[in-house]
Amino acid sequence: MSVVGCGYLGAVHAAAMAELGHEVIGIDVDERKIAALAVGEAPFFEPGLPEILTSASSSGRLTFSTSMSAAAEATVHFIAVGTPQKPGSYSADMTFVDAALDALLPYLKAGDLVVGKSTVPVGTAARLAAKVRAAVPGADLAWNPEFLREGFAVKDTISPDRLVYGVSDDPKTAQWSQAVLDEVYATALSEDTPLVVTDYATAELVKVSANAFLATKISFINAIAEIAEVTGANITELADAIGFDARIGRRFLNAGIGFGGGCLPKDIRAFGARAEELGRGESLAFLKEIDAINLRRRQRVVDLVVEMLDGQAFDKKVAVLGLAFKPDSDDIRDSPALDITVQLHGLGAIVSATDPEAIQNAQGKHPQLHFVADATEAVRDADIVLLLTEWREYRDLVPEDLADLVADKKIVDGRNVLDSRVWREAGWDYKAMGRP
Ligand SMILES: NC(=O)C1=CN([C@@H]2O[C@H](COP(=O)(O)OP(=O)(O)OC[C@H]3O[C@@H](n4cnc5c(N)ncnc54)[C@H](O)[C@@H]3O)[C@@H](O)[C@H]2O)C=CC1
Ligand SMILES: O=C(O)[C@H]1O[C@H](OP(=O)(O)OP(=O)(O)OC[C@H]2O[C@@H](n3ccc(=O)[nH]c3=O)[C@H](O)[C@@H]2O)[C@H](O)[C@@H](O)[C@@H]1O
Repeated sequence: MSVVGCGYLGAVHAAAMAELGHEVIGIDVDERKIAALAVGEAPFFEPGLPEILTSASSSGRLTFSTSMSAAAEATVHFIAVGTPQKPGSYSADMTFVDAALDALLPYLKAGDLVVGKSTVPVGTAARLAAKVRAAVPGADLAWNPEFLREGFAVKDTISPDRLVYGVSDDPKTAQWSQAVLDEVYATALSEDTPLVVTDYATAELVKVSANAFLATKISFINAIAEIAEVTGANITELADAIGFDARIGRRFLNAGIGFGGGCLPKDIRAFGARAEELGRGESLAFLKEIDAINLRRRQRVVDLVVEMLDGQAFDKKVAVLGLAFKPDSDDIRDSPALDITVQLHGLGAIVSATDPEAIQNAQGKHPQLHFVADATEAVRDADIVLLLTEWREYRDLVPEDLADLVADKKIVDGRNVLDSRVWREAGWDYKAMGRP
């Protein structure tokens, strides 16, 4: 099989498919990424990826190329290229998906199945399927959205919690597509892995609805956190209490600085934009509010920091722990942590920022910021410490160890992961999000 697009999704998918026993060729236009992957090196941080890259490469089942002609040998072709937010708009930028398919078409033959994995606006699969059928009679397309989480990408790919196939409305083609995909996932599917075989539109909508729901859950708890902040209530205890109701569930109810990353923010915007194109803008208008609540959390941290610094961030030394959009990832796309850091720098604060894995990416995007190697260096002489990404090593920080390094014992726990009692007892001015 071929995997076109070897970013956070495609590189993991390619390596995992080889790990499951398939012969895989990974293709990307980014020469640096392919050069790294070709020698078994992960081009980004993802736990478990280096191990499966090494084992798959040494088995000879996984190779990489920058040339689409390499796909000619394969019969199943995954499309895993990016669908970022279009500059100046809320819609998804589909130019990469279209370019990838156009480049692939000359190498397709009858009996090939193109499998879309990228997250796309509803209607895309039908449009691309028509292209495939017109160009190569006997070839077809399926849509197989991906639900992996960064940080758990390898596990989520090798043992998915469900699979969704969007297939042609021609019954014979649908049956054949399902059989092809069943074979692809034969070793990943356990007897109780739920499988939903459906039409294209449903498959596309399942993906964006799942992300919209997750974003809604996070913004819901963050909106309640705003109320907790003016009433003295405790959002963590509240989330625990409502989470005991199995209909609600505790997962994804962690209030803090909000969601970021290469998917949730752009996916809810693109979903809303697509609804507007379909004349149903009002149906998803609430997603604008979800976005607005989310972005307010970043502003809330900036305001809180200024308040704790007696109304003035200018010339104050701010230590930032965490830049990635979540722990166990080096991804800084739409990272709330990085956004807050940039805003504080803009207010004239002297920021020392660190992250176990994301410094290089953050430096590439914001060279104006000052980066240091670790938490000890970041907090030295700090007037305030901000915990913005809940990496294990920051969750485990001991207040007494930091006390001698900082200029002032002030800390903002942007992810509600520290024990407030322990920090306050150690003499710190501890503030969190939605907790007294
Ligand atoms: N990152 C994630 O955790 C998940 C991502 N997705 C979706 O998967 C898609 C890809 O996302 P990421 O991997 O995060 O993006 P990414 O930006 O990390 O990777 C995209 C890759 O596609 C390559 N590319 C662009 N045009 C190409 C072309 N014409 N031919 C070959 N390669 C090309 C780029 O060079 C890049 O390496 C998006 O639609 C995203 O929404 C879905 C589920 C999980
Ligand atoms: O489409 C995608 O790309 C993926 O998007 C998310 O995965 P991911 O972006 O890797 O990260 P999440 O674990 O969902 O976290 C997203 C953001 O929400 C934040 N978050 C998460 C949970 C929570 O309770 N509170 C909270 O603020 C995280 O810190 C992070 O910034 C989805 O969880 C995946 O199922 C999906 O496949």
